[in-house]
Amino acid sequence: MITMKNIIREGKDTLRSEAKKAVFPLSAEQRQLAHDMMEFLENSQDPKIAEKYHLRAGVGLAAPQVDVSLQMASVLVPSADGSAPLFKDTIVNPVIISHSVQGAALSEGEGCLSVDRDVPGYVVRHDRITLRYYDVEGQQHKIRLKNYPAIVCQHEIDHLHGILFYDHIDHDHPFTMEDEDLVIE
Ligand SMILES: O=CN(O)CCNC(=O)c1cccc(Cl)c1Cl
Ligand code: NI
Repeated sequence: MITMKNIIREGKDTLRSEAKKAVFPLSAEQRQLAHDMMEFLENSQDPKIAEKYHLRAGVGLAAPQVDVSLQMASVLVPSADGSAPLFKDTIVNPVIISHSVQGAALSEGEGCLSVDRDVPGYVVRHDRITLRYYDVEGQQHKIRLKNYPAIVCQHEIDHLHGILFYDHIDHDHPFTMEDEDLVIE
């Protein structure tokens, strides 16, 4: 299983590199990694398991965060009321093919398992995206996401291009954003 010791932190090169595009069919170890990444997210969102294994909660995990330069990220965005997740899949070779002009940022800002510090500020992203990706079986998907799931997928896709969330924060005006941009609670 993946635990915090497997997650690389700022300063490791893989985190600031362009990840390699996946080639299908994925190898057995790449499919195993996809499983392990999703399992990490489930574990990290279970208070008992998270406490037992000292896991920081996450709603996404990108392969570069476990030092694998591959365009693959698992996303598990739970719903507020504990029903079906808002989004759950492992996205391979993801591309945002269109997006809203309107921006959005989480009111709480963002955090990252690869960043061992709080970096306050609005991370302004696209509020709505059309995302094309492949699942681990190689099936192509084209989906529209908005608000929280859209924000999380953009955070993960950034990891595949060596971008960290605080790269988007204007440190002179960390809580300033355009009037038409949305703040997501
Ligand atoms: O890349 C993934 N992580 O670093 C996992 C830890 N961060 C989060 O779960 C997280 C927290 C807040 C906002 C966003 Cl967008 C995300 Cl993604
Ligand atoms: Ni992250």
